Amino acid sequence: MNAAIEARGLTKDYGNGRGCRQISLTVGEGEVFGFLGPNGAGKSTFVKMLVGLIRPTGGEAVLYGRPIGSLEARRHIGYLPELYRYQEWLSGEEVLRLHAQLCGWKPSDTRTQTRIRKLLDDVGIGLRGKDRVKHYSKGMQQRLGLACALLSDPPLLFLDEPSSAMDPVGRMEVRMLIAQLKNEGKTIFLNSHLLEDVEVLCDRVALLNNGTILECGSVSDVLQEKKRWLLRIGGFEAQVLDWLRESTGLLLNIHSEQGHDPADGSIWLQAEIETEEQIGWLNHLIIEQGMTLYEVKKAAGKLDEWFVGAVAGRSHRGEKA
Ligand SMILES: Nc1ncnc2c1ncn2[C@@H]1O[C@H](COP(=O)(O)OP(=O)(O)OP(=O)(O)O)[C@@H](O)[C@H]1O
Repeated sequence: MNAAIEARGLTKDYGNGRGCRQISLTVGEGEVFGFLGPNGAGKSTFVKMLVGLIRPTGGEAVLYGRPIGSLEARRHIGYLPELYRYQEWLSGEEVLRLHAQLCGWKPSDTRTQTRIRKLLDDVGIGLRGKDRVKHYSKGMQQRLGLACALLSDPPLLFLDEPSSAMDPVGRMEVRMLIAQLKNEGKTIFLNSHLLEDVEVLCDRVALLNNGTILECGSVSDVLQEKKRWLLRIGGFEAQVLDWLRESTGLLLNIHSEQGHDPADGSIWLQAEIETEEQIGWLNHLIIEQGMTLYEVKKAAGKLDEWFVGAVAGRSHRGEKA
């Protein structure tokens, strides 16, 4: 896979110790990459450096092999900023025409006009294209911002909180739009606090805190918990639970979310395991008691639990920027 984004030690020090420090990461073409972190972690700063809006104070980065900030790099990107603001005296169509001109297109060209109409429809404001931006709601302005980012059909999109101003329907629509763009092979760098969206859409995620990356990996890897296991057991009887707890000394519970499997009456047992030997011993006892062990797997956590755990763990250890 070729790299769309390559950053090596990218740093921005605003002079007050804040910003981003030594960020190195690579995003492959066609990847959807989630960039997460608490407020003020440095996510927007990192994106602004990549799109060429602010200069790094250290390190380097390339987009498709071209230095960030160069015209060649910028030609490959579409950008929806976190704080978007468009000319409120223009209509939505006129804003897009202005952006088309900035791309070097003729605004009167039929292809330009067709593209603009299609984009307004795609982002859900097709019927309001002739209204002035000052009459748009915040969510509609954000939709217009998405249309601006998509206008030149760039291979790489930076979307900074793309549905922060939208209602639940709008958020779902943006999620579907990103999924569609992913299917079209676009590379998407997504800053978002909507962890459910990130979990569904992203191939990999990085967690930023105090300007540095705490963790980075595939969504499935970061969600794979080391200690929590789930066992699907048939013929389970409630009184066996206490006996198993006493015999193993393990923390065992019927897993409430997975619950009972109505098809075969089996249950999911959740176990907190420290060593692989413990899971072997537990399996042995279950089978010895005449129960059926259908499945044993590590529990997958939720992205919000991982996020809170990683950030809280770091601050418990007193680590700061
Ligand atoms: N122009 C600036 N001058 C000085 N400090 C700044 C500037 N811009 C941002 N900062 C500081 O840098 C840090 C990172 O800000 P940034 O906007 O990148 O965070 P973020 O992760 O995008 O936050 P949020 O999730 O709230 O949007 C913050 O502490 C912020 O106050």
